[in-house]
Amino acid sequence: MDAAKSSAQERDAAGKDAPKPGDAAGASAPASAKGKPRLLLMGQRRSGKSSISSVVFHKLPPHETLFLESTARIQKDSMASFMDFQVWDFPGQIDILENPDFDMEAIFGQVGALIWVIDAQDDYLEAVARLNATILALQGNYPLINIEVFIHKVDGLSDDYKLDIQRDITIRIQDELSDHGCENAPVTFHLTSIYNHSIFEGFSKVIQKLIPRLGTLESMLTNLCRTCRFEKAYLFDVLSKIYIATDSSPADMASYEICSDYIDVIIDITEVYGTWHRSEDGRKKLEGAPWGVKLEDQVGCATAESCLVLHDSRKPIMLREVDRYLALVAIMKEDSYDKMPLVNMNVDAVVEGLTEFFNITRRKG
Ligand SMILES: Nc1nc2c(ncn2[C@@H]2O[C@H](COP(=O)(O)OP(=O)(O)OP(=O)(O)O)[C@@H](O)[C@H]2O)c(=O)[nH]1
Repeated sequence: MDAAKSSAQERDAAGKDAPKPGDAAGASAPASAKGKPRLLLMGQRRSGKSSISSVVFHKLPPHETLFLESTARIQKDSMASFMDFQVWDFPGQIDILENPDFDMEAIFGQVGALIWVIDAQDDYLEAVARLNATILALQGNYPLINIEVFIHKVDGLSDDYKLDIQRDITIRIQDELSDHGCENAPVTFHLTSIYNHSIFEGFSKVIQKLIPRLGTLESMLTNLCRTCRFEKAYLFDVLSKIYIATDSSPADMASYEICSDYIDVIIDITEVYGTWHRSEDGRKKLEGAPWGVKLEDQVGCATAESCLVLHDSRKPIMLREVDRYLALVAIMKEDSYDKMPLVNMNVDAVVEGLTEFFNITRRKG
């Protein structure tokens, strides 16, 4: 975890490509960014694009986004993560379709996903109209770009109202697209807010679509859950707390929140205490009954691992670092703590498999 945290700091210091003069017109990618999947954040002014990027990728507390200034030029962020990708934050006042100076190939040529942010607390008709025009313009040359619509700022809205808005926006977009003979555009909708985990959930879904052979990762986690009797397992990108994959059991926000908060706790503890040495007494106690096994043989790995039991549900949660960016976090069933050596063995095998998976997919990418 140390490595992960320090790389977060490095990324904050060095990863942010300072906007250069002419960015808004040329929008060319720096040479180092070539080949990295790109996420474009677009939408109306004040819809929340910079806030989303700052909260998810730079750990800005949500209430501090109140003081963010309006973006004047395209902000390009390179994320050093399990999959090196870029996030481009477009100023709301720029309409790329109306500005012939934009090099469309430079912007959309390598796009992984276009995230269109709509402020659900404001009148959204203009935002929807601009989105429709953008999708139609892209369909000709870039039909494969995933369009992810974040219906944003849904905090404070009732569940019924949220669903009404989502339905209304979906129908307006689908109707317009089918009027233009474009029924199968890859458009997906997410209800998001920076004030809860929904924004991380939304980004997780966006990133998952960019992972080649995601199904293999999911099967690994599903098998792990079956063999170790875990309730739920997530593979997290530690820095952003986006989950890369989960097992096939139904996802629920509560388990995601617990696992993601657990990562925060571990990172904070690691920051404060760093590595530490056990006292001889502590070691003897842990190696004595009922285990009777040397500590080295009880722990699953030499790097970061942690396990705690939730007080109210009495379910253990375990965390295991996979590499400097990724961690496996799982919620166990109440009785699975008794079988820790077996659990560790299976987790070891999965961590090995995951490492190999990413070695192969990175090489191919
Ligand atoms: N209630 C609520 N407010 C939000 C949310 N996300 C962003 N905001 C607020 O929306 C305002 C505008 O946010 P920005 O991130 O600056 O918007 P932007 O889309 O980057 O704006 P431009 O740079 O002008 O294009 C800020 O005051 C944020 O605090 C959210 O999820 N819920």
